[in-house]
Amino acid sequence: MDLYVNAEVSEDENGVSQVVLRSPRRASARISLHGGQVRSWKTEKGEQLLFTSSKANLKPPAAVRGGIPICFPQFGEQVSTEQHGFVRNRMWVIDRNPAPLHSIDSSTGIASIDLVYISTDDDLRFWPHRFELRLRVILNVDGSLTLISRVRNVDCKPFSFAFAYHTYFSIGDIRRISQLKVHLNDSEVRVEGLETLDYLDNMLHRERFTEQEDAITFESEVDRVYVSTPDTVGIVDHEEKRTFVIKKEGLPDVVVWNPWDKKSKAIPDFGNNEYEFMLCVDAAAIENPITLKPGEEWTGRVELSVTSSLKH
Ligand SMILES: O=P(O)(O)OC[C@H]1O[C@@H](O)[C@H](O)[C@@H](O)[C@@H]1O
Repeated sequence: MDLYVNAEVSEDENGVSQVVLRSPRRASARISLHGGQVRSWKTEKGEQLLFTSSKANLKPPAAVRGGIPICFPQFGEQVSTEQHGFVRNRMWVIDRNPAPLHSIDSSTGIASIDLVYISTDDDLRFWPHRFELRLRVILNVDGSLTLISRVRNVDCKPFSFAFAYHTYFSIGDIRRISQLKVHLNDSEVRVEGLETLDYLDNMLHRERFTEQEDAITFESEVDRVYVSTPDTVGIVDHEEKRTFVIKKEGLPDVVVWNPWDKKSKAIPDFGNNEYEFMLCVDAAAIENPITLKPGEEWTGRVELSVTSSLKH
């Protein structure tokens, strides 16, 4: 399809359109119109960087367990009846006339696609506001992935919302203990950049705490919203010898989630031991909802990249 440079549109096994982006060096990303969800992101060597559960239900309308579901207009279950909002369960369309962020550029070799979800009358039952939600996914020449979301208020009254890129990173083995033994029980997977910050603990009705550790490591269930975070956060994975770098704009919060063993068993579309190989770290806006007046637009951007690191 020549409308999209370095992008191919096809159908998945359930007849849902999907877009595959390829960089000149053969990194790739696959985006489904079901939920506007990035389903896969691979390096030029074909390594998968995002986790998808082997038990994921790929049939619409259920949200798929893995990749990068978009949480909007809520995170959690405060407003509508659908946890994390309803757009992750809806069918999006390709936006053929995207507003000029700057369009697909064949000369630089980047590949991109624009999707849009326009709220329907039926959606007013879940959230009584009319909106347009646009998503641009860019696969850059170096294989990094940029996601730019724009929410426009097309209603006649203001509304407020939360937003998250619910990103399931693929991880080597979260249970493995570091041989470095800087601290007792130091796991090989660490999240850096959130030290000394406040977080809301989802396991304790969003009670507020202050992070005391030098870096976040894992030895049990974690479900937290770190607030007012820096624009760059890292996930160091010694087992896989790689570091994910998350750079964000317009998204002050970061969710860190791993269900660990007990909770995993209670999630139907998730394998009992799959928690060992995933970690959700979401660029998000949750603590202070974003308010838009009629006609206003908000933009939230995240860039995901991966670098190799030496094994200790
Ligand atoms: O099962 P869902 O709706 O995709 O949610 C999974 C998890 O998503 C996380 O981001 C939340 O912090 C958790 O509380 C939640 O359990």
